Amino acid sequence: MERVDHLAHERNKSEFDVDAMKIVWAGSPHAFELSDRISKLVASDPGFRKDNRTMLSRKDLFKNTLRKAAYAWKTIVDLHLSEEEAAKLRFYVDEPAYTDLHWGMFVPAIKGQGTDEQQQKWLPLAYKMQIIGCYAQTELGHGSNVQGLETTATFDPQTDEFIIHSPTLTSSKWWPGGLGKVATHAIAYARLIVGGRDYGVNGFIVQLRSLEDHSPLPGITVGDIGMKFGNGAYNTMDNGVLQFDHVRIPRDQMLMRVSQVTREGKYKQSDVPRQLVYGTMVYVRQTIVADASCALSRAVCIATRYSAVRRQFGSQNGGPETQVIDYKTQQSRLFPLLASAYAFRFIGEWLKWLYTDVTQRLQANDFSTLPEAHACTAGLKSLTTTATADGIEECRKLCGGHGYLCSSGLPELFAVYVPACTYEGDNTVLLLQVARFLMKTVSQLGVKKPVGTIGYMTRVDHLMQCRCGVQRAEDWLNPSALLEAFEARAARMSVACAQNLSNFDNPEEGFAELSADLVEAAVAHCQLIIVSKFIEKLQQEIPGKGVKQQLEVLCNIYTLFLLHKHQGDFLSTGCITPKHASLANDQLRSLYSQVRPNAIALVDAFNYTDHFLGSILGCYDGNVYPKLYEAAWEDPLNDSVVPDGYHQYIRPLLKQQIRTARL
Ligand SMILES: CC/C=C\C/C=C\C/C=C\C/C=C\CCCCC(=O)SCCNC(=O)CCNC(=O)[C@H](O)C(C)(C)COP(=O)(O)OP(=O)(O)OC[C@H]1O[C@@H](n2cnc3c(N)ncnc32)[C@H](O)[C@@H]1OP(=O)(O)O
Ligand SMILES: Cc1cc2nc3c(=O)[nH]c(=O)nc-3n(C[C@H](O)[C@H](O)[C@H](O)COP(=O)(O)OP(=O)(O)OC[C@H]3O[C@@H](n4cnc5c(N)ncnc54)[C@H](O)[C@@H]3O)c2cc1C
Repeated sequence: MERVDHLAHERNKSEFDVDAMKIVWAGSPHAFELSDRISKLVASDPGFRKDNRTMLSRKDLFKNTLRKAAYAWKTIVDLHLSEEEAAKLRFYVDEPAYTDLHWGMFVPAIKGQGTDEQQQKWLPLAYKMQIIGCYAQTELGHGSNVQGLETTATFDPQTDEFIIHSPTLTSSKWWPGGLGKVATHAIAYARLIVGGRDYGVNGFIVQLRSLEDHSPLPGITVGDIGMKFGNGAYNTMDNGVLQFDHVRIPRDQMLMRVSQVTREGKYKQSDVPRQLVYGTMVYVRQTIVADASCALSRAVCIATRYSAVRRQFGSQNGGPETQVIDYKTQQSRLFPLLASAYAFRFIGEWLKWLYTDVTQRLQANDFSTLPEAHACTAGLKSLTTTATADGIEECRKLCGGHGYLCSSGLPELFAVYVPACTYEGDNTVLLLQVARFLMKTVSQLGVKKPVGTIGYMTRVDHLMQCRCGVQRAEDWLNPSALLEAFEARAARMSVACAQNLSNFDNPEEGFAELSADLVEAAVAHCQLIIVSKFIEKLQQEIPGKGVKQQLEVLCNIYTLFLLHKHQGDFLSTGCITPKHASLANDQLRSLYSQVRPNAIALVDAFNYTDHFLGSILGCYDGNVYPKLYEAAWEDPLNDSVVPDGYHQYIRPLLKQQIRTARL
């Protein structure tokens, strides 16, 4: 039967070259080809089916995840996929699994914190999956406060071993993904104790389970921590609990890039900053930022397509009702999210560049950009994950009642995504790190020249007193006007915090007292980074008919939407007047009208298969209603017309009501 495209009329309206935009979204023609090929491969293979996840019991769900992970590995090996292709395949399989932590944290931790010899020994085993690793840092009692971890690694010079021990209940490792049921090895973070002295937290490679029968090794108690938020969702992951009872490991299983313990029991610190022990977190925060655009664009694709299909009210002379996407309120909720998805895509690309740059510098013993890289990864991880989690939930609401159905894909997407606001650093804790960086920068003005993302602070005198030059709504389309408003707001908020801090005798007390304001200053700084990198992106040549124009519209929507949402900041710091705010809002409305005819094409440019989207509401052809109707009948509750439990619980009730009525 011929497939009808219910969204064809929308696609015909678009004013730009969608194929060219697909390449911009993917990052390059090569990245597009790879993504397109691998996503289709996964979508066409029934072994990767995922539409039954929310109906399975935890045990069945987990076993199914194990099957899929093994099947994915077999596919990777059989097809001789490259590392890049394999990573894409795991991405499109779209099921959180122990492999995320193995490839995403265990391998990077060895690469970043292991010596050359340690890498040569452990990486080949990990690459072939002859060992499976997890990242065991967080404990029952401490997650955010890494320096507060209690697990100990005490050097025994007699045997040349470390004794890994959990001295208290609160020192039990708690949360590591893959730990609960699968990992054979962990990078366990523990306090390094040498000669009775505590040298702080370091990573150790510890074998947890037998490579023969998977049973825990002596001294290891390990299991899963239990069900998490949502059906299906992150419950495919075996987040685990782990206790060590005086577990002995050879000395050379301490990750020794940052500091070493010699055979004689001497502690030595390398020439690199101690903070490199936290290096894996910096790496993963960067990948989480890149991932935010994927999750948000998925939700936006679903909500945009459905908003074009859904009609409600407004019929004229018996004609069709209004598509809900034509309501200005729908547009003002949806289009900023569409623009955010693009903004996050570009900031993810830029952050990857920054991370590569800092890694190369570290290899050449240049540590100068590490504080900025830490502040950027921490702050952008916080900002993008918060906006994405909130955005997915907004997309669910944008889809009305049907958005609440699991078959919309949105509840599961939200449940899987929302812990990103907590893992890899609680978002508030991370913004406080950015605030520390900002306060240090302000306190050193005149002594140390701010560079990179904080470079705008060199113009602090101007930014503290400049006046917005916007006179007409269109003036807000000028990138310099936008940039200056955002720079002035960020600078003024940071300087105000620094001035307030100077009123405290004890700076730490002051920091704690003013922490809510400091978080707002950090948000302003991070939003400025995203805005400025989006604007920079548009200064490059971008091929394809109308592509650049569409991106300019999206950039302006993203920026003016932030200005509108945070207008309290802009007004109270005197960066703009109420008149400027009102003109910005006028401009925003006009931009929504410009994006409207292109909305469907802009989400098509994500190039998501129906399999990956996993949503009836977001399906490419927009044929939503028959699919929803059919899916309802697939629910196990509809296996029988009369439900199980009728005779036990419904019939007696009905009979009793009849007797009561006769009385
Ligand atoms: C479904 C999955 C979807 C998408 C993901 C995609 C791919 C990712 C792949 C796999 C991931 C999958 C699932 C996620 C798994 C999540 C795993 C985890 O959660 S692991 C545990 C993470 N834990 C944390 O993040 C803990 C947060 N806490 C900290 O980082 C630190 O404790 C702290 C808050 C930074 C404080 O540390 P500390 O007390 O030591 O620091 P100070 O504030 O005193 O600072 C001292 C000094 O150090 C600087 N600094 C701190 N951190 C760093 C750093 N990382 N790098 C560089 N420098 C750092 C700080 O700025 C201070 O500098 P100074 O002021 O002295 O100049
Ligand atoms: C799904 C999931 C997967 C995870 N995977 C792993 C893993 O693989 N490996 C691993 O080691 N860990 C993992 N974690 C743990 C995760 O990294 C921690 O939960 C996270 O770092 C937050 O720490 P916490 O739980 O101690 O939160 P807490 O710090 O206890 O946060 C509680 C509240 O206190 C606030 N707060 C804390 N400190 C401050 C402060 N200084 N100032 C102001 N407010 C503060 C926070 O903002 C938050 O509101 C995972 C967690 C989740 C949810």
